[in-house]
Amino acid sequence: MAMGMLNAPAINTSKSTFTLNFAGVPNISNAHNGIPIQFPRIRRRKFFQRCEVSTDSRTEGGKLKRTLLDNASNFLTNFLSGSRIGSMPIAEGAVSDLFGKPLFVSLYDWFIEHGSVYKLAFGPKSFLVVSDPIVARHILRENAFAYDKGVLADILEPIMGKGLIPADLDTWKPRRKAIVPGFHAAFLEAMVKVFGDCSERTVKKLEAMLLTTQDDKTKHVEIDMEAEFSSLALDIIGLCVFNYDFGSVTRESPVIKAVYGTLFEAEHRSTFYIPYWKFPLARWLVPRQRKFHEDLKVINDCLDNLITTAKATRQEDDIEALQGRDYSKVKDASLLRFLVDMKGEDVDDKQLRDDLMTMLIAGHETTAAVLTWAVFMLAQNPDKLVKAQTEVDTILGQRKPTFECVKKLQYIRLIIAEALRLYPQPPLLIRRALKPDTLPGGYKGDKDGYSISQGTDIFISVYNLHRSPYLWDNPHKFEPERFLVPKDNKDIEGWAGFSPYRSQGALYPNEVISDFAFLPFGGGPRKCVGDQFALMESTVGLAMLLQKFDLELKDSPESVQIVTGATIHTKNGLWCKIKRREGL
Ligand code: HEM
Repeated sequence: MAMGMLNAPAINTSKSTFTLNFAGVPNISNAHNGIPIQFPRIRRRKFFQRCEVSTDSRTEGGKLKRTLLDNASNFLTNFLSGSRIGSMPIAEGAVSDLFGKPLFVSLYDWFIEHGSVYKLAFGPKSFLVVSDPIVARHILRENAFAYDKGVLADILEPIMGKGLIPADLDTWKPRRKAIVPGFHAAFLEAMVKVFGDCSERTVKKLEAMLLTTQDDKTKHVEIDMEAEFSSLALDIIGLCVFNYDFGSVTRESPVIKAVYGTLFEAEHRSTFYIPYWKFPLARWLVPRQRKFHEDLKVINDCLDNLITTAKATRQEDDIEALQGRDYSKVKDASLLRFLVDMKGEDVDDKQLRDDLMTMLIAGHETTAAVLTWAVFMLAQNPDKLVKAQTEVDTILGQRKPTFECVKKLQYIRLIIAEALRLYPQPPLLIRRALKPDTLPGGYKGDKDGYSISQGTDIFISVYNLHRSPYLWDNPHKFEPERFLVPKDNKDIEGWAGFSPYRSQGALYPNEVISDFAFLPFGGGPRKCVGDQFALMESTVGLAMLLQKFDLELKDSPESVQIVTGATIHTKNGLWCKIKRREGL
């Protein structure tokens, strides 16, 4: 995924328009090649889901084509799994497929072929793939403490330490208890103002670019929209979580570069099969590992400074008093302030730093991706765009959104939800069984369920759940209105169906409303702590963009391919124009 922006030279002569490039990546194979860019130009991709497979000519005369490597891999799988697989369907992945399209797309094909619980075997590696709401509910909520983050924790621990996402259960419990109250209503209300101020910076930047094309009609600018949203989300997370202004919408800095460098490395590690960075001297001998440790040091130093300053000005209070502060007046309303001031929470600096680092990473790319996908879908659906703009005009006019406005911007929130349904970030939730368990069989699965052993690695495919033909009508269609009507499937035993009436007043169609068919923020005790925050932030960002700009499809949607996460490109890398709305 590109972190890019204005690739200046012009091809488009249309008046006062930009071409939005949602990738900056002309094709898959050169995703890591340098394209000239101006801001913190570090290429990065989603670290959660980066395992790639390709579709390239897997079939020959309708039969699966396997290479020698595939056969060897499958032999190894059968040999190693022995009789333990029982009645569970097995999808034998072709190792030769490990490059190309994202893994979660292949997992979908195998879901349709093998059912909602199957075992994916790649040579000595095997994963259980779950695409069923009842089984997901069992793992995430009903028996949640029988699982930890497994592979994901291995990858993220060097970066996030014992932060909430990779944390083992003993570390996680007290930290979760301390952090959740920090996202209280008064905090969120104050943060809506920050979302508005930061989004305004992005809008002004786009307007300034537009002006340059007005003066010189031959001039054309390309914008990598995901990079813009990424800068916006980084600025927001910095200010809201630790009262630090990265200012990344308008400038670059060593800290910003280090953040992207770290994300890039996390992604690299999630796709590299041999954990060479664990070798004793790798840290000093391998240049990219040296750079990674330098980047980590830059961020850690920055966070340590912020923690030291916050602790030096500590004003201890109990939770109720902290939540009762007048957040519209306090100088520092950040989550760090809350965590430091919390009575009885004498948390050590290292743990605080891990918590902040986790939120910095967890709450940044995810938001940028959903905003990018939302704009991408709106450009392809002009009728929905008009509907969204009408809502924005009615509720906001030319004002910035308030907390109350966000509640009223129902259609914008549904657009965000629908973008998260079609393109969930992350598309897979990863778990490892801490003890033996028996999973429900799932739709069309074994009635007696499936016994799994300790150490079993599991992918809960959020992508499959969100696009399951058994759970949704027209699952691949962009239809924000779907969330307003109930949906049931009596064939799925134990699934309560989707009902918007189940949790009235919720900001988005959560896992209760959907009974675990819609899990953009996960579910159960390890559900995202920032779900409300993220939803409000995305709503404000999208509403303020639509307040000022129109989007126009430039290329046919058929030519758009998914590379990963929010990285999209057309054949020529360009697909949509943005222009200032008439009459503004
Ligand atoms: C659109 C934006 C976001 C999406 C789609 C998202 C998604 C998720 C998901 C799916 C999980 C559960 C992971 C699992 O069960 O393995 C999660 C966990 C988490 N998220 Fe988010 N997130 C977003 C924004 C944020 C923000 C803004 C923050 C913080 C300010 C945040 C902080 C966290 C933390 C700390 C966890 C770990 C919770 C725990 O294990 O107790 N996220 N997120």
